[in-house]
Amino acid sequence: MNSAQALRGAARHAVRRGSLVLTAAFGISFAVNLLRLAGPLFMLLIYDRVLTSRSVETLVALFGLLIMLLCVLGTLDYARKRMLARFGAQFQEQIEETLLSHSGRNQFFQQGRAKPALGLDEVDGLRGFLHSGSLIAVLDFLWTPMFVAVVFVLHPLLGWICVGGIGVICLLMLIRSVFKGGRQEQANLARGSIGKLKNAIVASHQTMRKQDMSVGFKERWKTARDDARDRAISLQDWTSWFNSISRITVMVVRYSVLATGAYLTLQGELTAGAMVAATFMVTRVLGPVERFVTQIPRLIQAREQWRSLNQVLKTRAMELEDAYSEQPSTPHRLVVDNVSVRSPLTGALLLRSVSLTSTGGELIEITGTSSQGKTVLAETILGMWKLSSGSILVNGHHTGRLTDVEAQTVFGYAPENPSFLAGTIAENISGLDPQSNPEKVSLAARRARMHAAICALPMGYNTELDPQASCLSNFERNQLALARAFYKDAQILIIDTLDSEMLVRIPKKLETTFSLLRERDNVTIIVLTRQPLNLPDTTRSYTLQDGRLAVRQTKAANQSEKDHNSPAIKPAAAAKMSVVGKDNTPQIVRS
Ligand SMILES: Nc1ncnc2c1ncn2[C@@H]1O[C@H](COP(=O)(O)OP(=O)(O)OP(=O)(O)O)[C@@H](O)[C@H]1O
Repeated sequence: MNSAQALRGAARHAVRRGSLVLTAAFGISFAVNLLRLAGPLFMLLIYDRVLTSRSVETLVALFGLLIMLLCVLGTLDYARKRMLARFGAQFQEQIEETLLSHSGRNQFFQQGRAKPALGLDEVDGLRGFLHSGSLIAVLDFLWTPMFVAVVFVLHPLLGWICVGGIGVICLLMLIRSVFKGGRQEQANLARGSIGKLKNAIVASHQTMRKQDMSVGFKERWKTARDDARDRAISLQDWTSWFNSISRITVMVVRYSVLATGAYLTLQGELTAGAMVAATFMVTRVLGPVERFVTQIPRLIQAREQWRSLNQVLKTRAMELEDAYSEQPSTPHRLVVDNVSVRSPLTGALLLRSVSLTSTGGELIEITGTSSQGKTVLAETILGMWKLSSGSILVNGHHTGRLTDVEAQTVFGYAPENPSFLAGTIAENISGLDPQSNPEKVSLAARRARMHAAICALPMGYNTELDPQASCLSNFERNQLALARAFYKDAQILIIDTLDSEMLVRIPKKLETTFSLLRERDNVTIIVLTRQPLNLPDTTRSYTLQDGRLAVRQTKAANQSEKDHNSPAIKPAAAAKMSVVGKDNTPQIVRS
């Protein structure tokens, strides 16, 4: 079975693997509900046999039997809860493993969504459904007709009262669910805005402190808190009201059965034992019905979660199947083919028909003043932006579809404004690499010329950083970001807006590192900058203006163009370089 097939059937397969447990839970539920008849039966026998025969032996024997049955009932009830909890955990573990091992980076960290969205929430919700009382309520409800039938056997009139009671309870619960929906949603939204404010203060507490925003924040917090509280109270009032009504309804039905039973006993149509047993039985019927109807919204939610999970799995499977349209045998390390990207805010084009090809071992400089699209281009190559048109292949595979494991070995990225993990310097450089070792971490730091500065810190590589690395200078933050990018032994290294200060302070070291990576490791280095850096060894230079990429006319570029047009050029070199024009943009492209 290939990966795509494995994904398609993953959820069903996980349920099928636990089908034995589910069948056992269903069977045990039957036994549990059957054993619940022991109580009413005991009452019936006490009134109709023990009291009439005045037999203490019968009473003791019946009581002993009842206690035994109740012990079995308790054990079975506990056993089915444990079984379902383990089934839920097993289901979650299995699906999570499938999702995580087959997920593309873009599914794991979706653009514009704070939480990793990939089906993990759905799996967690489904585990909760299996684990909590919801499934048990369903299983108990399935056996309710058995109790109703017993009441009908005792007397049809009592049976009809019982059915009437079920109808009223269902109606009440349905009204509650329908009208509760909106209130619940509003309460969730209000609770959500409190959560957002909490996240905002965690993520931006430095900014709030430095800019004295706490006054405004307190106001917002108070408003949000008041709103959340009022909505929670309104929801609580509403549910309590219905809970009280349904409790009263259960009591009314039970006493109606008792009164009718008493009347039938007076008429000689029923024994006293049957009257008491029927009263008891009605509670057994209405309880599971009430629990089941309360769980209906949860059932609907679980069904939605199941659908959405299958959709996630199907989409990923389709992407994997579509991978056949990729070109794994391509000689190019990176192919940016006629790529356009639109702003999610305005819809305007941020990148316009950009094409760029690299076979590896190159240093490509892209220069552009502010807001021309350098960062967008870098992030697009990394697969973080949705393409309006064109495609980006890395080693023949669509960049946005690389799994996180694949991407880890492909890209090294030093962003313009680096942010960090709340963790040690070593963890930040290694990017939480499970196979990290101190030598590799310090080599990366040495390459970024940061080793000495880190060692000078009292805790060295174990110095704890916050996400802004506020204990470091801006220059050091950029060095650390560079070290993090070097650590990965990536095939494509993208350095966004290389700090010119860095080149002034550590030029030779960086140049040596770049040459080493390029020549020995065949790495493609893309440097995005505001001003031309004129690094020696630069293979190609481009300008990026208003999202358009064009060859920058430098001496080297002119020379290479001349070489290219020269008849004396070696055939192999001529095959390596060509000039293509896309969207009227002349570009030198390695083929
Ligand atoms: N996440 C985003 N959503 C919408 N528009 C964006 C986003 N990021 C960038 N842009 C827009 O894309 C354009 C290019 O931004 P980009 O950050 O790529 O510029 P840049 O060339 O890197 O500039 P600088 O050198 O100042 O960092 C800008 O007009 C910016 O407003």
